[in-house]
Amino acid sequence: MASFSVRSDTLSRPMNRGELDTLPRTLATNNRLKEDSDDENMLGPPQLSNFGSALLSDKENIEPGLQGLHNKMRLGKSFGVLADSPKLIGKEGMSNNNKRSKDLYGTLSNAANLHTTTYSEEHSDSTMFGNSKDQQQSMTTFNPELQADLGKSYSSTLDNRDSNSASKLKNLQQALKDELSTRGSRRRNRRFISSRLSLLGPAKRASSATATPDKIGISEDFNDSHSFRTSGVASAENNSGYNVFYDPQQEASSSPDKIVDYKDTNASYENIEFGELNPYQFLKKHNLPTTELPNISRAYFEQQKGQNRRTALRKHTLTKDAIHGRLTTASLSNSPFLRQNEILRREDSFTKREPRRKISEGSVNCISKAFSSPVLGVASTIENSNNHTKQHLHDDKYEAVKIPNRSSTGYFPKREALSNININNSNASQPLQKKLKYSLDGIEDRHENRGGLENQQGDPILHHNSSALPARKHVEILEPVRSAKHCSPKPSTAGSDFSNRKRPLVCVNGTEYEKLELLGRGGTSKVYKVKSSANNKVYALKRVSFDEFDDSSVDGFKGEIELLKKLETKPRVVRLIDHEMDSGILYLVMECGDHDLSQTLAQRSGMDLDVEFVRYHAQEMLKCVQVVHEAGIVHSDLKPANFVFVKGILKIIDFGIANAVPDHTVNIYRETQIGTPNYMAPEALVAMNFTQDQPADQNKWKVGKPSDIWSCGCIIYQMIYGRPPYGGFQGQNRLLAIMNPEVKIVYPEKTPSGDIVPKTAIDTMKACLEREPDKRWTVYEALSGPFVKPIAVTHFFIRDLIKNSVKYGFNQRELSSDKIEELADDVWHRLADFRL
Ligand SMILES: Nc1ncnc2c1ncn2[C@@H]1O[C@H](COP(=O)(O)OP(=O)(O)OP(=O)(O)O)[C@@H](O)[C@H]1O
Repeated sequence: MASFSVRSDTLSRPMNRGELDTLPRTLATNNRLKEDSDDENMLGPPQLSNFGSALLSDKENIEPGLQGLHNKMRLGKSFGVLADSPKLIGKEGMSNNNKRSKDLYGTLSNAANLHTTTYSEEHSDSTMFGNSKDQQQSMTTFNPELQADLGKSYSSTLDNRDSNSASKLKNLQQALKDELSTRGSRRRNRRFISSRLSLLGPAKRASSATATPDKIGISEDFNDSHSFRTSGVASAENNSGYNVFYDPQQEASSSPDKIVDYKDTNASYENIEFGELNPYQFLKKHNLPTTELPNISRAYFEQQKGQNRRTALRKHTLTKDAIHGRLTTASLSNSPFLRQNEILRREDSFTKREPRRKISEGSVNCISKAFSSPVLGVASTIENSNNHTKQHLHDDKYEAVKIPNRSSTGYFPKREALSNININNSNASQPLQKKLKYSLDGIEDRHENRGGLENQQGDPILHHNSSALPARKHVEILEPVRSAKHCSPKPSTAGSDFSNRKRPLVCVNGTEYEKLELLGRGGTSKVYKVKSSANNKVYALKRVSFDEFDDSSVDGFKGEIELLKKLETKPRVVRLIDHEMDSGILYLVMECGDHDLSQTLAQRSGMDLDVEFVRYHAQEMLKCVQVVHEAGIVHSDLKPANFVFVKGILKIIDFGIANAVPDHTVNIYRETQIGTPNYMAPEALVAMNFTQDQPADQNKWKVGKPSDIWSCGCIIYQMIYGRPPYGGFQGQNRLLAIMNPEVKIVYPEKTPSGDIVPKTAIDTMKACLEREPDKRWTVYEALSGPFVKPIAVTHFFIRDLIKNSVKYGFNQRELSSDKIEELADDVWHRLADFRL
C-alpha cells in the first residue's frame, strides 16, 4: 500500500484545489503523456491509459490526487455525477482553456470512470467500465481479462486494505504496463484517421488494435445490432456482441494473448447498410468501439462515392433522354401519326416506371387553373376531397377527367393533363400560351424519364372517360421566343450562321446581334455585350424600355439620339453604330468598352494614393468633357460609371439619355440608392427642389457646363479620398448637404491611408467644387491647372533665377512690392515652357 495507499484521513476530506492542480502537472511530466500529446487534435477526453501510465511512472506525485479521487469515490455517486458531467468539470477546468485544464478534465473523467465502476461493482453487477444498459459504453476499450483482473484487484485492494494487496498491486501494475505499451504502439499506427471524420461527430480515442478492412472481417449478420461480437477485444459481458477479426500476425506480435477468430473473414464492410446514419451514428447505434470508426467510415465513403457516381450517370442519361424527348416531341408536333405512336410508347413506359418526384401543390393548382381557364375554352369545376379529386370538364371533347388527390398518390400527371389541352386555341392569350408551353416543356422532359401514369393501386391516374387510351389532342410546340421583335436578317458578310446560335438574338435594323453578356445596368436601361451577325464584331447594345416614360420623355430620348449621332465622330465619345426604336423599346448599338471608370476605382479602393494615377485619369476625363462642351452639350449626368475605357482610351457614354428625361426628380430619387446624387451640382438640386411646388411649365433647373465641372471635381475628390465629397451623408441628408452652403467640403492634407495630398490637387478640387457656378473653373482651366498640367523646373532654371535676382537687386538697391509682383508674373509665365 506504500505507493497506492488510501489513508483514512485523506479519504475523509475532499481533494483540495492544490491537489487538483498537482494532478495534471504530475501527469504532464509523464513520458507517456508527452508521447500522446499529438492526440490533442482528436476530440474527446483522454483515455484511461494516460492516468494509468502516470500512475505507474510517477506514483509518488500522483498520490495526493489519488487520495482526492478516492475521497470522491467514497462520496459514491456524487463523484460519478462529476465524472459523467463534463459541463460540471468544464466550469472549473475547461474554462481556463489550457492544456492543464484539459489534462485535469481528462484525468478526472478517466479516474472517475475507474472509480465509478469500482463503486458500482460494490453496489451492483456492473462491469468495471460501468456497462449499465442505459449508460453509454465507454469508448475506452480494454482487455477483458485485464479489466476483470484489474477490477477485481482494485476493488479488493479497497475492500481489504489490511490484506496482502501489495502483490496484487504489483500484478496490476505489470498488467497495466503491458496493456499501455501495446496501446501506445497501436495508437501511433492509427494516426491515419482523416480530418473528415471529425465532422461526423466527436471523435473519441480508442485503444484497441488498428484494423483495416483487409485485416478485418465482419460477420454477415452485421445489420443486426446485437450480432456484433468482438473476438479478443470486447468483454464477455459486452452486450453489443461486436465481432471483429484481427489480422493474426499483427495480433500475434502486438498482443499474443488475444483470441483470433478466422471465421467469417470473407465478410466485408461493404455490406454495411448505413441507412440514414453516418458512420459515427452507426457506430453509436451498434455500440461499437471507436477503433472501427476508420473502417466503417471508409466503407461509408466508398458507398457514398459509388452512389454519387451512379447519380451522376443517371443525370447524364436523363439529360440525354430529355434532349431526345424534346427533339422527338418537336418533330412529332408536325406528324400526328408519329406522335400517336410516341404517346403509345410513352404510355407503355409509364406503366413500367415509378414516378420519382412529387409534384407540388402549386403545380396542381396551376394545372387546375389551366383546366378551368376560359381562355382555353374549357369550363371546369374541381372538387377536392380527402381521397380523390374530381374534375368535370364541360367541354364536348373533355367529358370527365379523374385526377387523383395528391395526398393519396403524391403524384400528379401534369403533362398528361396539359397534353390534352390545345394550347393553340385561338382564344388563348399569348402569355398563357407561353406559360403552358413552358410548363409542358418542363414536364415533357420529366415525363420522358419518369413516367408513372398509374397510382400505387395500379389505377390509371388520368383517363379519358374510358378504359381505352385517351384520344390525344394535337399539341403544337411553340418555338422559343428569341427576340422581342421579328427580324429579317441582312445577309451576313462574316459567313457565320446566327440561326444556329443558342444565345438570345436581338435584331436592330435587320442586323442580328447575339447577346454575349450583361455589361451593366443603368437607371433606365440594360447594356449587353453583343456580337454582330454582319461582321462578327463585338458591340455594346443598350436597351431602353419606354414603358415607364411618357411621350415627352420618349421625345427626349429621340433628341438625345440625334445628339449622339452628332458626336459620333468625336474620339472621346463612345461611337453610336446603329439604333432603332421599336414597340416601346429603344436599341442603341455602340462601340463596346472594356470596363468603366467606376470599376477601375472600385478595384483600387483601399490602395495607397497614386498621384500619377489620379492625374492621368482626371486629365482623360476632362478631355472627354471638353469634347462634349465644345459641341455645346451639357452631359449633366457625369459619374465614374459613365466613362468607359475603349481599348485603353477613356470615352464618355450615356450623355443625353438620362439627361433627356424632363422629370429629373424621378431620376435623382431613383439614383439615390446607387449614389448618383453624389456627383450632382448644388444648383441642379436646388433648382429641382425649388421647382417642386411650381407649375410644370415653370420647372427650371440650372444645369449647365459648370454642373459638369462640379461632377468632375467630385470624381477627382473620390479618386483621392476614396469617396465623393458628400459621400459621408446618406440618402436625403446627402442631397440636403450638397444644397446647403453651410456644409463645407473638407480637403484633408492627407488621405485616410496617410498619404499626402498635393497642394495642386487640393487647389484643383476647390476650383471645381466652387459652389458658385460662375466662379467655378471651366474645363479648360481644369485641364491646364497645376495639378493636371504640373510645372517641372530644372536645377539650371533655379540657379539662373537666383543669380539674376541677386544681380538685379544689387543694381536696383531697392525694390518696390509692385516691382516684385511684376517680376514674379514674368517668371511665372516663363514657367509655361516648363509645363509637363
Ligand atoms: N458602350 C459601352 N461599353 C461598355 N459598357 C457600357 C457601354 N455603355 C454602357 N455600358 C455599361 O452599362 C452601364 C449602364 O449604362 P448607361 O449609363 O448608359 O445606362 P443608363 O440607363 O443611362 O444609366 P443611368 O441612368 O444610371 O445613367 C454603364 O455604367 C457601363 O458600365
